[in-house]
Amino acid sequence: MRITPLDIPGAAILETDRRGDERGSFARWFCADELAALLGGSHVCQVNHSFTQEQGSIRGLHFQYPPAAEKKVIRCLSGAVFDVVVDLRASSPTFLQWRSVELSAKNDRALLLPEGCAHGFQTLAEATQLLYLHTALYTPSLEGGLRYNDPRLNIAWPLPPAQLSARDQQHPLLTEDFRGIEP
Ligand SMILES: Cc1cn([C@H]2C[C@H](O)[C@@H](COP(=O)(O)OP(=O)(O)O[C@H]3O[C@H](C)C(=O)[C@H](O)[C@H]3O)O2)c(=O)[nH]c1=O
Repeated sequence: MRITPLDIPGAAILETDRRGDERGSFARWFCADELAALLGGSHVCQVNHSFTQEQGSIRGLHFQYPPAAEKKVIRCLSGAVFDVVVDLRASSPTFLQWRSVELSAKNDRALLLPEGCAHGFQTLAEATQLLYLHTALYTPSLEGGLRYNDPRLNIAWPLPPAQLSARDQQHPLLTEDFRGIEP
C-alpha cells in the first residue's frame, strides 16, 4: 500500500497495486498493519456506503464531536468525486484549511482522514458510489456539519452544486469565535 501524507496532519492518500491476470484483477483496499502508524490503535467499527445519482451533488461536510470523533477511510466504487477534508483542530497548523483529492473507481485511491476533520464531496459523474470505513459508531447526537459554501472556508467546488440535502443546506456558518474541536 502506498501512503502519501496530505499536508493536513494525519490525513493521507492510500494507493494499492491492482494485480491483474487473465481472470481480471485483485487489490488490497485496507490493511491495519500497513496503516498502523496512521490508525494509532483505532479500529474500524462501521462500514457505510452511499450512492449519489446526479453529477454535481454535494454531500457534507460532516464530522462527529468527541467522544465519537472518528477516523474515516473513503473509497470511490463507481463514478468520481471531488473529495474535501477540512481541518477543525484548533491546535493544528492547518486549522480551518481544506484540501481536496479526486477519488474515482478508475484511480483506485482512498483517502484516510483523522479525527477532528470534516468530510464532504461533490460528485463528478452520475451514479457515484462511496465506501466508508469508520473508527467510531454513528452518533447523531454528536454529529456536526459545515456549510458547503461557508465564506470562512471558501471551498472551490468544481461544478455548480446540483443537489444538497435540506440538512446540508442549513449547517451553521462558522462564527469568528469558532474554537475548533479537539478530538
Ligand atoms: C452517516 C450515517 C447516516 N445514517 C442515516 C441518517 C440519514 O437518515 C441517512 C443519510 O444520512 P446522511 O444524510 O448523513 O448521509 P450523507 O449526507 O451521505 O452523509 C455521509 O456523507 C458525508 C460526506 C460523510 O462524510 C459522512 O460519513 C456521512 O455523514 O442515513 C445512518 O443510519 N448511519 C450512518 O452512519
